[in-house]
Amino acid sequence: MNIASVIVDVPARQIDKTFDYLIPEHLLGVIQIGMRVIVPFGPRKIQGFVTAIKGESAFKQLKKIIEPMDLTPVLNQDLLALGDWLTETTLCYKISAYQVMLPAALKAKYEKKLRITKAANLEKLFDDIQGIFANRDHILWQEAVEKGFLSVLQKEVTKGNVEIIYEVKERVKKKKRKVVFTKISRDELISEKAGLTAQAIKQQKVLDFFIQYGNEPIDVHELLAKLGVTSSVINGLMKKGILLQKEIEVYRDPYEDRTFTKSNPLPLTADQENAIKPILASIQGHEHANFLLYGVTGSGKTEVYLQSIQKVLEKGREAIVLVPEISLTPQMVKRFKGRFGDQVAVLHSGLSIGEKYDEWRKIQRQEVKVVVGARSAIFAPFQNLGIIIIDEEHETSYKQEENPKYHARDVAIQRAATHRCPVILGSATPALESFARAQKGVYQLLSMPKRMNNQALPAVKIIDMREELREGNRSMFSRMLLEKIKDRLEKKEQIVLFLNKRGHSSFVMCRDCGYVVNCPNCDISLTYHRFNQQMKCHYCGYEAHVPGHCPECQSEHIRYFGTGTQKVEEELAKILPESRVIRMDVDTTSRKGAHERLLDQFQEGHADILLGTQMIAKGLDFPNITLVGVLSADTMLHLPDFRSSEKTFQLLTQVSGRAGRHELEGEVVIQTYTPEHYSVELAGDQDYRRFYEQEMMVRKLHKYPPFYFISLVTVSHEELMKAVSVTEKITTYIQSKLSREAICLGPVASPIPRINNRYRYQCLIKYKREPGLGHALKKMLDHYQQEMNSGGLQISVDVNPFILM
Ligand SMILES: Nc1ncnc2c1ncn2[C@@H]1O[C@H](COP(=O)(O)OP(=O)(O)OP(=O)(O)O)[C@@H](O)[C@H]1O
Ligand SMILES: [Zn+2]
Ligand SMILES: [Zn+2]
Repeated sequence: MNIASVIVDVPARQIDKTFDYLIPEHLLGVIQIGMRVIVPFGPRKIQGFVTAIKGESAFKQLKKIIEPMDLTPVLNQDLLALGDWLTETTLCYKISAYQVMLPAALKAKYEKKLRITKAANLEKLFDDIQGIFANRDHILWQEAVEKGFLSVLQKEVTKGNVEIIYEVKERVKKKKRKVVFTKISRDELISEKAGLTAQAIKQQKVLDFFIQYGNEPIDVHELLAKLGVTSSVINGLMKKGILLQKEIEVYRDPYEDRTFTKSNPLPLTADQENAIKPILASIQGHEHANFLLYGVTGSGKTEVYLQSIQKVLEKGREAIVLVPEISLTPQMVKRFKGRFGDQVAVLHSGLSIGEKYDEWRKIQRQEVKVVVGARSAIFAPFQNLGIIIIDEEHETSYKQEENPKYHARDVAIQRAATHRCPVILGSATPALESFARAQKGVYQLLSMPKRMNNQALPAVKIIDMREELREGNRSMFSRMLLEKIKDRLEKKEQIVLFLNKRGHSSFVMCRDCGYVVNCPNCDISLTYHRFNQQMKCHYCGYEAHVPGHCPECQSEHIRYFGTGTQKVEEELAKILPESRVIRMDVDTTSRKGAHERLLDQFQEGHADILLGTQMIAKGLDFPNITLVGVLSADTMLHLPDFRSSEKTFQLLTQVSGRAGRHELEGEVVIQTYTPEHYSVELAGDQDYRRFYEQEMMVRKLHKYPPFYFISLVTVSHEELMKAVSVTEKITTYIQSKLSREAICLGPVASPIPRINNRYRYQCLIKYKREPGLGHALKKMLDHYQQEMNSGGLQISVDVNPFILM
């Protein structure tokens, strides 16, 4: 058994198969299946994954493995098999399928070291180990390779005396921010102020601020925003020596070492009891089953998850819980850590590369039993899975948009089948596909139609904003919403205001001629960022300053348009100056811990209004929220996406669900320009079933999922004609390989027809059952491989696209 089959790290169709390598004598026994190795490939040395070890090869003259990259397998048998399945179902390269399952620390070239673990008993360690380390606490991997220590060290790794660590130099640079402060005393400030000319009103304003505020440094941008002054005012005061400025480092991890209050299982309600019974039965019987837990907002789905997991742990097995990245809030984490303590690992994008690796290792070494994480946590290297839970299963973020273009729901079902365990898909607004499957009995439907303690769902009012305009109200708040906000402020109850950011970014437009500033490389408008007066392209990264004059008509009335959260905040400050507002959007939550800090502040009652984007739509469970306002319900309806109605309905229902979850009753005001649209109307009624039926009719009519499957081929090239002609050939070819029932729509320009100076065309395939499709797509990709490798042509295939852009 001295031959290893290796998948090499060269993404190309022709080599997406294993190559045989000889295991050199000194590495026999060291090299194992699921490890990464360095092998010669042509003139180069590259990485690969060992997928099998065998005694014979059909090839003669095998090259030798150069060295291993791991001392314990990074992929277990289950994950290797899952890699094959991913390759088959998403048409990706095997190497990408394996790579996607590993934490980032293992993907890049980080310095690798071996060190003696804390747990190791030094006295008992053999002399040769002591000799290798020679009083050092670590040695470099390269040294171990060169001196032939690997096989000895591997044994110690297995025993837990030695471990591999990665010296991860964080790619993200340390974040700094500018602060201003003053060193002069309050009295001096007062006399400085007296010395200012009467014209220097803004400088006076700044001095007033510091007279009140004292000597603490304050963030420059925060100060400017607070006082509504420009940086030239600050600079003026700096020249006078009154203010000073410096850069300080942003503290990255303020929430380390926190403890969580222990929570105990709650006695279940009848609904919860009915829902959990079949799940527990499937855990008990060690059987695979897929459940759709359809429970309205606030029905107590999380408690069902928690008690199911408890059963799994009692059986000595492990649990994966997926939650969408934006609802992976500290509040959410608390609920799991509170119940299961140290047995829980958390994987989310807020962690550094090093921290993620640490969490992953805890899973691999079976030091934890539960992982809570975003999409990629579905690949957690557990060996003995007892349950997989996907919360908010309708969320589109469960689909990965890069290769491998997998959907976590499909992966979950695949893994659960292997491990013979249940999958729970939970949502108050299941994806249409999922609910249809539940209707057909493919998933088992578990319903929780009532809120906890029979709390009523909040009453929803839909406001026609066109009507408001007709009656002379030009503000972004309808009269009713404003009235209700005032009412809650008086009653000291809390308010959530929701602004849908997606498809609604602010752009820069000339009010005289209507000119919109577009990206010069992409056919899309630039997004305005108030922060630094820049406009940015979200597709290619192009940046520019907001022009002072319209390039078309020279008018000076060119400025940003659309409603951002900042603009709403400003408006609130104007019309309700006494209200205390917390704004939550990408800008205010980019710092680590900011998310939690803001939510805590809100929960502790330091603000009346929580104003935010998508990130506040989910998971919030605060008793004092009695009013939810949706500022513009329909911004998403007009996206070129067949799921836009569904997404609108889901979002409105989820946001509404934040109100009145406890004793106090809740109310919701939805402002819209299309009140007659069924997704708005039925979200107002909170009627999922009727929405489902209506939307199913639309999907059937237009031949979309769940009635048809769709696959999308996108072709891009710098030359327009080339993009069109290749797409045309592909469309014809694919059509010829499919039955007459299948529909191939192409070549059609993509909704964003040009990105980064590349023209984009697509072919959309709609079909019911086409066993030959996968093969045809692969052949097509093979055919264009050469042209793709040489860089000019790009073809991407998505067999279950969620973004049709
Ligand atoms: N059996 C129970 N007894 C008492 N309180 C419960 C019980 N189950 C859940 N709760 C409480 O009810 C509230 C709502 O539950 P939870 O947040 O789990 O609902 P959910 O269905 O996940 O809602 P959403 O979909 O809106 O997030 C929580 O405060 C939770 O602690
Ligand atoms: Zn103009
Ligand atoms: Zn661009």
